[in-house]
Amino acid sequence: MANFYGFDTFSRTLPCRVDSSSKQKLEKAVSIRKGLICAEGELWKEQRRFVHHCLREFGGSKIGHQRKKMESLIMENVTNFVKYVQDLGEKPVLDPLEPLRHSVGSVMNMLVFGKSWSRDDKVWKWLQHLQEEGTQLIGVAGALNFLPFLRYFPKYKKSMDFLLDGKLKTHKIYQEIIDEQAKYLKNQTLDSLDDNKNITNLTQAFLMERHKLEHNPGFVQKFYNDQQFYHLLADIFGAGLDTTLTTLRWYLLYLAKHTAIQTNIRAEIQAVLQNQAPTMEDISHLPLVEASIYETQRIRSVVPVGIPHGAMEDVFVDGYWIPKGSMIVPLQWAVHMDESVWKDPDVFNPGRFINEEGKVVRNAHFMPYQIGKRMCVGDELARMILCLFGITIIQNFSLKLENDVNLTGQCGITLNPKPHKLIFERLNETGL
Ligand code: HEM
Repeated sequence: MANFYGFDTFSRTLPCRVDSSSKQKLEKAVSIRKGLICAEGELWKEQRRFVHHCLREFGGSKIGHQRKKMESLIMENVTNFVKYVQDLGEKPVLDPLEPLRHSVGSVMNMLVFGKSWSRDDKVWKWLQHLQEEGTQLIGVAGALNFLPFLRYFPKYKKSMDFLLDGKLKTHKIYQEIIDEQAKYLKNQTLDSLDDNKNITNLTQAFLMERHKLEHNPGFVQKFYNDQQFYHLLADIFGAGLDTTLTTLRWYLLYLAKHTAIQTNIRAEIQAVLQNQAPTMEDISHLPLVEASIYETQRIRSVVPVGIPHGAMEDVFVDGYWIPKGSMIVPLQWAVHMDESVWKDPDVFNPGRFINEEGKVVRNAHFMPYQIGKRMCVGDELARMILCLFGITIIQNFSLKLENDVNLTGQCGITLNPKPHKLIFERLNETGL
């Protein structure tokens, strides 16, 4: 079963698409097979290479000399989060959703658009609203993949209209950002741009790639056109923000519920870092931190029904025949809660990811980013955000529940905690 997800004969099967029967309808669909998440074939290959290269250049991958730069960007934003909460008092009670979304979102904004907005900025508020509603609605609208006729029902029509209208408005905003970045690049000397040193975000990188490919207009038209640009920006921003934000919310919630585990994690951090800010080099010395993040990702799969794939040809897997054209839904929830693999799967137990020598161990049944060639391209960036945000918050606050919270969550394309409040009790320098 584990191999199932990694078969090369599977490719994306229009997860956000409504109906492929007519070109006109396809143009109106939410993703029109552009961007990266819903792209296929040559477009996917080229754009995956491009995004992978960008993430490495910007410090969001395991290798590369820019890792420190990305760490600083993340630390700057988690520090802002800490300051925001501290300014609310000694022991504020709040739902961390909004301030966390602003801080994690600012990391993604810098990476994708090369700019971040103030908390109250209208454009930023609107992009967040669209993101929040969109991820809930796209889960609802997902049923249209299976039953296209549903789009005539008012509930589904309303969802699709919201998503399509939101898409057009967002593209207008993106175009303004693209124009700003193009203007910035025009003012740079070619020397400073030649080695890509001054390219700091995806928008600039896409513009530069287009510029370098000027001699090959066919290639630009195919892989670097305006529609592809908009959809790629939306994919990286959307896929990067919602998943990491939701994982962090679950993490804080589980720690607030399991205060003894929280205390142990804080003790580990204090022993290794004293009061220093964390770096990614410290993570190998913080097994309980890493294991507790993994356990959160296991017990609350943020993409519980996975991202669907499709069989490009007839194939047998473990004796099951899967005909060409089938939609494959990789149920992460089932894999992560399988009793034959995970003892007491409903119990939050980071220790299951730590072996007898105290080292972190993962098994093949743990797959928050799925596996195979379409596996999440941002897994390392996500790990950096989760670790640096998680550690810094635990260093600064003791987390408690205001009231007991039901941990079942609510499901759109991601599984989110229900609205809840946490008590953020400020800690002094010794972590007490
Ligand atoms: C905890 C955080 C995250 C989780 C749990 C997560 C999970 C996933 C999953 C399950 C997939 C589907 C893989 C497949 O189809 O086989 C995926 C794909 C993807 N993720 Fe993530 N992701 C996270 C963070 C990020 C970040 C930070 C980025 C930003 C760079 C990102 C960008 C993408 C993209 C672009 C794809 C599509 C890849 C492709 O089709 O080639 N993700 N992610």
